[in-house]
Amino acid sequence: MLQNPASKYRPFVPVRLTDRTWPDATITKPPVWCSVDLRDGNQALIEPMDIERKIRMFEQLVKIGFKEIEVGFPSASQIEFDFMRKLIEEKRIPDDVTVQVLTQAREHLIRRTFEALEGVPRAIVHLYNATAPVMRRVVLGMSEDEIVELARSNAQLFKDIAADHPHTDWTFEYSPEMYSDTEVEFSKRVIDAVTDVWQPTPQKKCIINLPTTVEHSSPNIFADMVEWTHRHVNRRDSIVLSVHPHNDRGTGTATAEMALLAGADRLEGCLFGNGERTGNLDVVNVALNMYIQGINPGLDFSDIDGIRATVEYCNQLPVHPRHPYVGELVYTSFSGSHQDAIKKAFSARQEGDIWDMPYLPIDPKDLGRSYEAVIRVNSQSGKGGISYLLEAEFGLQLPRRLQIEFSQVVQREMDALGTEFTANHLWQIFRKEFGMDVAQAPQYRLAEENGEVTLNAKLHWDGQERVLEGKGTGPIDAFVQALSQSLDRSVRVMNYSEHAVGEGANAQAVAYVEVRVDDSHTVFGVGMDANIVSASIRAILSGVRRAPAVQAAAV
Ligand SMILES: CC(=O)SCCNC(=O)CCNC(=O)[C@H](O)C(C)(C)COP(=O)(O)OP(=O)(O)OC[C@H]1O[C@@H](n2cnc3c(N)ncnc32)[C@H](O)[C@@H]1OP(=O)(O)O
Ligand SMILES: CC(C)C(=O)C(=O)O
Repeated sequence: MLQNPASKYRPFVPVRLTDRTWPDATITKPPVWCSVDLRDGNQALIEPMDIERKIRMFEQLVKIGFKEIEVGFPSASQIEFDFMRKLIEEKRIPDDVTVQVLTQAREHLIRRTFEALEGVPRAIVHLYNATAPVMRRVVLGMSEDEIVELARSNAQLFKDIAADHPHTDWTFEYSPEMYSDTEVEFSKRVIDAVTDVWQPTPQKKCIINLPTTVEHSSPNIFADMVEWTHRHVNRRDSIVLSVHPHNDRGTGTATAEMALLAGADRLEGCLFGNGERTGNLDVVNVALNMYIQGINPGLDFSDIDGIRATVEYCNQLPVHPRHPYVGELVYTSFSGSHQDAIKKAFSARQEGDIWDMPYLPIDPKDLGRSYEAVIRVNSQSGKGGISYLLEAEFGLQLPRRLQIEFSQVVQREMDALGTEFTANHLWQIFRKEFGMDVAQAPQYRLAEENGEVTLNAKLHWDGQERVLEGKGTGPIDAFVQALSQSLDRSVRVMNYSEHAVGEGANAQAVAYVEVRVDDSHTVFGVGMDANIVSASIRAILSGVRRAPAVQAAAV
């Protein structure tokens, strides 16, 4: 890279707009959406879509709810032409959808475009020519006057050809290509020349589309340009002002949102931001940004994974795992403190509450994503995520101190393996750690007399069968007495809790006990059984068995 980039790159010259109003505006309603997946998106693919893929994409766009869809550039290739014909001849265009096609301002391409549209009930025909200084000078070799005349004469050609096809409801669209790099005064000159020809009215508007063909400036500068154009073009009340952002600086979404604040009525973009170079505006992103502000965007992304699958199939390009709203990982927290906050917020949340969830700007359920995927556990995770998964998947409500103790066990396994752990992994570790797979339910008998419980039990311990007897105020107390005597150790239960897991015939009790053996640290034991007393006895045995190892690890 250069030490002095200014020797090669120049800063963008901002518009002089001292009374801008857009910073105080807010977005209160959705724009007119236009998908350009089948045109700008398609022209940017390594392998452009075949007809079958184009149909799949078209049907997906209709299903999402787009009412304006740019379906191609019919003069560019036979496949583009044929696709347009297929939609028309097979009557595949729903009554509430208008197809749009693009053409350069060149006569033979325009004629071919209208030929492709023969018989269409409604269509937006989109004309463009470059207006930016570098394009005027280097590519087209035309003066400003010649560019204005190029736009004007081809706008006239549109009007003439359309007049010969009165059975179609035509809407005209014009784009000064590279508007983002064109002097605003010159863009106005060209736009006014075009609308002079088309003579749109408030009843029959034309579309003027302002592309950031390449993002040259920060979004606030583009917003100033849009507001300037919005305030200065002739016939504003007869124009649908559209923007077509690209994403070269990574600010396509901000550009679109600020353009809406600055007066734009319509947005062109692609699903998940496909398109030339760094892509077009990601319409899903903007629509869902509105949704989480409480605005219905009028586009339906309830099955966002299904939409992603279609888009990946048609474009033959993957969507990044961290892509906003749709990426595989965007509803997943690995960090322990994030997991802890999400777990607490889910527990505190009541049905019908306003969504107020730390680290989750949208309810994944609204997009057809599930809560199970919200939290995953790796070496960055803490007790929150681990206990969330055990509760969500296996119904365990671990006491807080047990959460801490068990997270240390998991952390040691993580450090050894270095991989992500699923809920099933955690469950296996949990069962092993607490000896839940060992068939250690003792056989026992209980008798009660004068408020005192006597427990007789048989137990396998360290390869021996032991016969136990103890008395106490209840079964747990009696078992602890019996065990203490048999092992010749002091066993005390410091804390006890239990709850049910599952329902009906499959219901199980799960007991958590915190025991102290002799003067060791307290240690947790867990037991599960259909019978509550058996679950408690299993839990005590689990804790006593774990005590030496836990004690050794603590030293
Ligand atoms: C920013 C955008 O995304 S705009 C949309 C771009 N989309 C596409 O390009 C779709 C795919 N494109 C194509 O299939 C082809 O480029 C076509 C069919 C449109 C044109 O093909 P060709 O006529 O072979 O031209 P090609 O693309 O190679 O070059 C462009 C030529 O058109 C000229 N040109 C471009 N726009 C205009 C215009 N409005 N008026 C006159 N000439 C123009 C260029 O100066 C260049 O001329 P040159 O060959 O004399 O130097
Ligand atoms: C033709 C226009 C709308 C375009 O695709 C662009 O400038 O990016």
